[in-house]
Amino acid sequence: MESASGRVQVWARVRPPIEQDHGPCHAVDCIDKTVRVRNDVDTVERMLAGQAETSPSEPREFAFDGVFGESSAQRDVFMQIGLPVLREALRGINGTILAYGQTGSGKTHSLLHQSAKGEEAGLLPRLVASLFLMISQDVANVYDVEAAAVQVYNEQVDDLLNPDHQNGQGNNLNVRDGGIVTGLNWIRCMKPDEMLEAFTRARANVVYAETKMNKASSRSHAIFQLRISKRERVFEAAKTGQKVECTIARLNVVDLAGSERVKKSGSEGMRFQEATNINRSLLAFGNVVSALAARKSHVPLRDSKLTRILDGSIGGNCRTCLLVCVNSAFEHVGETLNTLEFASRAMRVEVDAKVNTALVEVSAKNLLADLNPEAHEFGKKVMADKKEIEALRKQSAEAAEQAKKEAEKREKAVQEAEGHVKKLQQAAHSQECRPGEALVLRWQLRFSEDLAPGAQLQLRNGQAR
Ligand SMILES: Nc1ncnc2c1ncn2[C@@H]1O[C@H](COP(=O)(O)OP(=O)(O)OP(=O)(O)O)[C@@H](O)[C@H]1O
Repeated sequence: MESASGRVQVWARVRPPIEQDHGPCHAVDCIDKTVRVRNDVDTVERMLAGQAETSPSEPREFAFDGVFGESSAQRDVFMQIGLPVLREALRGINGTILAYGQTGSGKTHSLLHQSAKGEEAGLLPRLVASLFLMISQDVANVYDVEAAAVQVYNEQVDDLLNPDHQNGQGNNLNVRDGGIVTGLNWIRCMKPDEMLEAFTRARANVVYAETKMNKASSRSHAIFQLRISKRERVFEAAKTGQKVECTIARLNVVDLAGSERVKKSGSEGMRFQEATNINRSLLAFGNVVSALAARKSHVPLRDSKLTRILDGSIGGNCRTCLLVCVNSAFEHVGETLNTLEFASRAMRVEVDAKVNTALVEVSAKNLLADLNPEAHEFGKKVMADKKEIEALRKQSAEAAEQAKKEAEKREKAVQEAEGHVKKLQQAAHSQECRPGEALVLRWQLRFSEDLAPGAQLQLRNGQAR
């Protein structure tokens, strides 16, 4: 069974300064795949607290699989993180992409941003568009794609795609082992627009609110899920009733709510309760990552709804990518260091993701769908192309063999001619050779030049001697 093994892959992204930022920025620098955090703020605080030390603290450095600086483009994030995970999902390997970081650090922007300007689109819309593009180019296989979306809000799991979500339907769902949410609506999508529309609808149901740290702060963890199954297209009616193998992958894009210090975010009342629940579930998530990184026998997955949903999606049989987002402002250095330390720990979580397969029966209905005229024409063309390529490959192998034989023949003739030339040369220059004979031999030698490349050179060398 094929697999993708290794460890959780981690990237860091530094958010550029925005209008709402106060105080000086650029406490964070990106050098190659390393994030360097200047920690002078600590020194200032120590000085103000009356401590004698005045020398600045050493900057801290963290190395990751990749780093996106302040001027990085949304496209780079997708190409490095989203695309490889998508490619693996099309092979049947589960994938999870999580964004983690302090409130206002750019998680939602990186993952979910939708914009009329294509270049500003976040990872999820790009992933959806690429998925359907890849599917449309693969005529030999049939795909089944479904979408679902949930949020964990105040320790409650809500179906964001329930048609009656606004009236409380599909709220407070149960989570079974393996992160399966019972009663969740899965929407079958045939086109990118259908899936984009579904995710836009889901996003509209996520709870956002303004805090001092972020004008539209996610007050819940949002999880967008895709189920992708793939099997070979059937071209012959004879296959009806047979079982064919299909691959099945689950792909999660997780926009975690940001950790926040309520003193800074100014959260009160409802917002305070949300912040407390966010911090508590992030702590549970951190504990799960630490236990997995330390390969502990007990992993506390049941400590929160978030970790229950992520059961099976962090390491193990799931290619897991973590994008940690940080704010470059000096005033947030403490949170930035916490985030980067967490990210370093996550890099120790092992991944051993397998290709997930199942057997499906080719029913008459499947066959009808597979044989729709357009697909059938494509299929026939693919088969014809395959045969033509095979014939061309055979022809070119035969031609190469023939050319090799010809070259060997020529090489042999040249060697014989050169041997002949050498003999004539030796005789022509021989001391015993009489003047008349030498003239004849030289004449023959010149005649042989046409046969053997190099003979002229040898002759000249001979004459010079
Ligand atoms: N790379 C970026 N380039 C430009 N603006 C950005 C970038 N990243 C984030 N922003 C802006 O910063 C603000 C906060 O970003 P965002 O809402 O994505 O943060 P967040 O981490 O999801 O916060 P929260 O946890 O509170 O939901 C938004 O106004 C967003 O447009």
